[in-house]
Amino acid sequence: MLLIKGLRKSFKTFTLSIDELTIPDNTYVVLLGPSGSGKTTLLRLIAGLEKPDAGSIYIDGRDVTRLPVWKRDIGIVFQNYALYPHLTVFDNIAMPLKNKKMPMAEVKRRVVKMAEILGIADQLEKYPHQLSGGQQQRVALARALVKEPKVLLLDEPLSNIDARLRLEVRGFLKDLQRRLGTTVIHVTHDQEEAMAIGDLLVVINNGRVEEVGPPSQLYTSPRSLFVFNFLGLSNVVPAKLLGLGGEERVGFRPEDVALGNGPYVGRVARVEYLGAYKIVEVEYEGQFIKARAPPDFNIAEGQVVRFDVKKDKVVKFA
Ligand SMILES: Nc1ncnc2c1ncn2[C@@H]1O[C@H](COP(=O)(O)OP(=O)(O)OP(=O)(O)O)[C@@H](O)[C@H]1O
Repeated sequence: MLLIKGLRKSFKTFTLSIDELTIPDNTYVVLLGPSGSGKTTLLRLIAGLEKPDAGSIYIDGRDVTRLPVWKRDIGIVFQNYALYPHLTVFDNIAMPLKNKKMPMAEVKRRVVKMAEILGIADQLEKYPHQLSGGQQQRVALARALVKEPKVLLLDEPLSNIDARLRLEVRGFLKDLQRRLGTTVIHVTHDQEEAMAIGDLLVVINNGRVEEVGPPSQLYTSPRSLFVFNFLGLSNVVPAKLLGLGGEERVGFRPEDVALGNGPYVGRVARVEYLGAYKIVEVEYEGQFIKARAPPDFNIAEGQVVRFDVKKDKVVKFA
């Protein structure tokens, strides 16, 4: 439903270059990548806030490349929410509809309905500064969704919310997407957030799409070494180190390393206690291998330890 073809955008020292990217209907998509990789630039190009040097963007088969923001059937929520401070919550949400010269009765009906969905129907008379951060975010979401756009763009929507609330808002965003059936494109550099919320992850690296896939696929069997390293803790060693043939490198996750038994013997270099589990770093043949162990696993730095690696979980990289 969203198709990007041959898209190019250059700044002085950076080029975004997307050969082809297809985003299906009714999907929660997360654009994930390190700081400066081009996520926000891609979002701004989709929104029409930035003009591409080349390429096209289609929404539902319609070429929107040269359309202004307000004609693209897109809702946007910026990181800072960008609410109008001198307008009430009602008027903030109503703004996109008033711009369309919609009759007032219809505006009212739609604003109230959207405010109810977002749980802010009792806040409509207030001004933005009278709201909490989470409430302001809901107003920004309501304003973006009131026109019932085909695509909702969210730029780091959870970054201004404290860690404890974040989990709740994450679930809320996902439920909202399911309920409205909108395609959401959510930008973040947080891999845990991306995996938790995304149906589909688009990993961006240095201005290019590195890999696209559902979280479980990209976590367990990515094609890209960059993606393997970016999504969670990882071990990457020469295949020979594990006695496997070939010149390639292999990757495996700490949870696929079993401590206590096995053909390899190493020395514990470091133990990190993380509450729910321990991460144990074992030095083996000059490499440091991370293993995940139960929190009460009895092990100390300097100790010699046997270990094994689940070979069926190993991913090969050229
Ligand atoms: N208007 C601009 N003029 C010049 N350079 C720009 C402009 N906008 C972005 N850039 C550069 O493009 C690169 C990508 O920036 P972008 O904001 O898209 O990255 P990002 O992946 O969203 O990063 P972050 O996670 O830090 O927000 C950066 O090197 C940035 O400095």
